[in-house]
Amino acid sequence: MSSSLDAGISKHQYVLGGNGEEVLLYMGRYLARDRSSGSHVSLDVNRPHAVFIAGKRGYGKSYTMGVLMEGLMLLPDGIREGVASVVIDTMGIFWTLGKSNDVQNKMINEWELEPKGFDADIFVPAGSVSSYEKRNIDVRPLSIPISQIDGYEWCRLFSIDAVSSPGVLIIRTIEDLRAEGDFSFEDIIDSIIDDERSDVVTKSAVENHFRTASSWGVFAERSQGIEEMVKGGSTSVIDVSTIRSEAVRSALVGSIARSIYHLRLEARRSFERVMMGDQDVDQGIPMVWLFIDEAQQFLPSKGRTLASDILLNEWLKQGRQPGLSLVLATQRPSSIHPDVLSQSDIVICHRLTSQDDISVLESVRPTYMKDNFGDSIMKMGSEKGAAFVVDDNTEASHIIRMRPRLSWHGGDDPSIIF
Ligand SMILES: Nc1ncnc2c1ncn2[C@@H]1O[C@H](COP(=O)(O)OP(=O)(O)OP(=O)(O)O)[C@@H](O)[C@H]1O
Repeated sequence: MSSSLDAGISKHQYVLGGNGEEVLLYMGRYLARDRSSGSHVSLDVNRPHAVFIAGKRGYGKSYTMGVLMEGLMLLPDGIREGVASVVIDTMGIFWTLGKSNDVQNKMINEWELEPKGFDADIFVPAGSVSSYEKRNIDVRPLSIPISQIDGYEWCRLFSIDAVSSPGVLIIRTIEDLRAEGDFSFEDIIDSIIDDERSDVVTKSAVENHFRTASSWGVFAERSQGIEEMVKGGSTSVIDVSTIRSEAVRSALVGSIARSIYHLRLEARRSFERVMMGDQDVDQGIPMVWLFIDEAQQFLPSKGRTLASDILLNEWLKQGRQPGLSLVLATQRPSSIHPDVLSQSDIVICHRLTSQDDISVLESVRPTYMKDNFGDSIMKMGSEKGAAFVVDDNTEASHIIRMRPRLSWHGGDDPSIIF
């Protein structure tokens, strides 16, 4: 058995998500009814998982995500390198992973742990790099190739009807250019100007849309950053908080998720070749854990975004085979796509009080859960960091006190009095 954090873990520990081949990520301790701490609890991360984290504002969702990210970086040497974490940071709060959590030092010591900072690479849209550098935050540029977005997707990004005159021009132009390979915004604008079937007003409107798109700093002729962000043993934080448009954020997340999925399919094929004895094969990228906070932005309960198909169909439903794990967090379970709840094998539920949210969880309550969600959440109480966890692998549910974070938590509410 390989343990991710030996301090505090002894014989009395319980393993969630396991199937006997244990690579353990330390989560915390059982929380008894009298509020005392019981056995230590770890998550077996040897195989991929789909983890859903819910909870109302301020009760520990993003903190718990941070605990899972740290846990992967704390895996023992030789195992850690088999996993890469990619974090979609919608609030710009995870760049603090690099700094040790000195403010919660006392609590961390009570858990017989030590504050610690981790190496995390921060990626931002190439067009926003200078604004981070001005604040002394070290970041790397990220760009999505323009050619990865098809004509229909550009129409959705611009909120243009695909059968309107501008929509028809966009789809014709983009599909012609995509047939030839990579291209720039200048190439698109040249093609629009040269188009012989559209009128001047339509051409000018479409040209303006693409000029605006080039100012977002998200799309470029060639991809930048994607391959660097999935390195064994590393965590890459993709700060999308500077992108105001949810449609553009979704396009970026969808593109990253698609690229990683295809790279993992290749890696999976290489792995099979190695298992068959072929030694000269490039093993490709490691298994990937993708973390998405405020996940309802990308996987809403109604409608689709430019990220929803790839996340639902390839990552959530088929991710185990190519070795892809997904961690999705939301304040509002009732706002997220119902497949997220039904397809997650680990549900971590912090405090919730909205009846709509509790009812949605209740609608997918597994038969092995004795109490309903509402009663279980009541029993858990209002302690920050307490969570009700349902594990479909061991078919059991538990109340857990998540361990404190070792690295600085960037999501704390600002207060007037320090
Ligand atoms: N396991 C824990 N141990 C100790 N303190 C915790 C724990 N989890 C959360 N907290 C405390 O609760 C605060 C709020 O947690 P967090 O920022 O994760 O809330 P959230 O649910 O993500 O809220 P939001 O929806 O506003 O992002 C943290 O800043 C931290 O002080």
